[in-house]
This record gives sequence, C-alpha cells and structure tokens, in this order.
Amino acid sequence: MTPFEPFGARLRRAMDERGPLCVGIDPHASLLAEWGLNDDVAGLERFSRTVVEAVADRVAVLKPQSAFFERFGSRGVAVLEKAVEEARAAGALVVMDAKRGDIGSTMAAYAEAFLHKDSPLFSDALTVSPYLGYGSLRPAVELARETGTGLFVLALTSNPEGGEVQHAVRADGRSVGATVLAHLAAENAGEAPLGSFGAVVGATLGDLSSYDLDVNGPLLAPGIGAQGATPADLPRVFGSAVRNVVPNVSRGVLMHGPEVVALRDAADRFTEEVRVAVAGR
Ligand SMILES: O=c1ccn([C@@H]2O[C@H](COP(=O)(O)O)[C@@H](O)[C@H]2O)c(=O)[nH]1
Repeated sequence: MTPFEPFGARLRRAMDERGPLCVGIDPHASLLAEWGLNDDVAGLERFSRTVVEAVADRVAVLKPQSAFFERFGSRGVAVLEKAVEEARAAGALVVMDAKRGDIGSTMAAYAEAFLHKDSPLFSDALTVSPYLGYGSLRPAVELARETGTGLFVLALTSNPEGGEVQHAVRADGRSVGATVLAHLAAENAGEAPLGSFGAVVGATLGDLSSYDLDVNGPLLAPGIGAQGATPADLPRVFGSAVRNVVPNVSRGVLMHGPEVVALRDAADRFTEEVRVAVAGR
C-alpha cells in the first residue's frame, strides 16, 4: 500500500479547490526577450521564479517544459529543480513535461529521475511517450503507484502531425490513440475519485466523439491560447469527459509577463473562462 495519497486524489482535490487550470512554465527565448531578460541562466531563473510567484498559489497545476531548462545544461536543470520545489511548496501540483519514453529498463531510470521521492526533480507527475509500446512504460507505472505520483501518457497530441501515428489503425481495427486510452482506462479501473494515469489529449482536435475519453483519469489538454483553441472549445472536444480535463495554457499566460499582477490576472481570466465553459455544458 502506498504511504502517499495517490496523485489522482490529490489532483481531484486541487481541481475542486482551485479550478482545473494548468499553467505552463515555458521560457522560450522569445519570451525572455519580451520580458526584457537575457537568454541565459539568470534570465531563465528570473522568468521561472516570476511565474511560480505569480500563479503557484492559485492554479491547480504548474507544468514546466523541461526542454527550455535543459537547453542551458546542468545550470538550467538546477533552475528547474528549484522551480519544482518552490511551486510545490506554494501548493501547486507539478507535472514535469519531459515526455520520456524508452525501453523498459531505461524507462525505469527515467521514472526514478522524476517520480522517486529522493530525486532532486521529484514531481507530482510526468509526461511520457507510449510510442515504444505501452508496455515499455510499466516501470514508470509501478513507481508512480509506489510513490503516489502520476503519469500523463501521450494519446492524441495537439500538433497537426500527431495524427499520422495516433490515428493509424491497427490490425484489430482500433486506432493507436484509442489503444493508449484503453490501456489507461485499465490502469485506472476502480480508482476513486480519479485515477492517477492520465492522457494527453489536445484541445485543438475538434470533435473526438469517436474516442472513448472516459479513462477514469485526468486528461491534460494543451493547445489553448497560442495553438488556437479556447476554453469555450472544451465541452465540444471532450464531451462528458470534460469534468476530468486539465486545460494547459503556457504562452497564452506567459505573454502577459513580466509583471506578477498581469500574469496572475491572465491566469485568473483563463480559470474563469474554463469554469464558465465547463459549467455551461
Ligand atoms: O500534445 C501536446 C503535448 C504537450 N504540449 C506542450 O504543452 C505546452 C503548450 O504550450 P502553449 O504555449 O500553450 O502552446 C508546451 O510545453 C508543449 O510542449 C503540447 O503543446 N501538445
């Protein structure tokens, strides 16, 4: 039995208390410039600390995009470690967007890097890719169960190129994306109030009624803001599964920096728009 409350239960509570919004920490070079910061480690640190200060006490989830930190090498990763620690201390759940995926034995090491409680990058959940076969994720699933953390598995991604892999139809007639969703539903069976194994499903994808999105787990929905989707699209895209959607906005919030108040207001506006959209369904 896990000594920790499972991620799904912690996420459900955070969504109920704060609304379901996830704000991304994506320090694009262009955003650093717009904020008047240098494209260096000091600029990276100022950027990520400002985002955490602005929103970690009010949104359910923060999602640092690891790539933008890794670009600065070990000093960038040190900034990422600090951001994770400070965001969690301020009450937000942290989903590390690192999209890891490899053969099972290597996957075990990726899982330790992000989901083991003694790791400097310990996060509440990790994004992972199932495209080496869903079974290759097993070590991460097992460690997540042990540590009360979660996974978000790429199922139907927000980018237009994703369809060539995810909509491909298998010999049994089921699409690859639908197969990933079915694996997650099995993972979360019987869990209450919400399973800890979520799917990434883009908010940009239009009508998804041919997919069974009811995986009894969270659906991380990137694509709102810079990629063109809006909170008002959520009920149409997700149908009855909208209650489990964690909508992600990164640039749509970050473009309002560097002032803390302006970032906060932007996050609050998205939270309210999501609330209205979901309530009106
Ligand atoms: O299907 C996916 C999976 C992940 N992402 C990530 O989400 C954010 C989106 O940023 P915006 O600025 O709000 O467009 C970014 O970190 C992506 O890597 C995604 O967009 N789509």
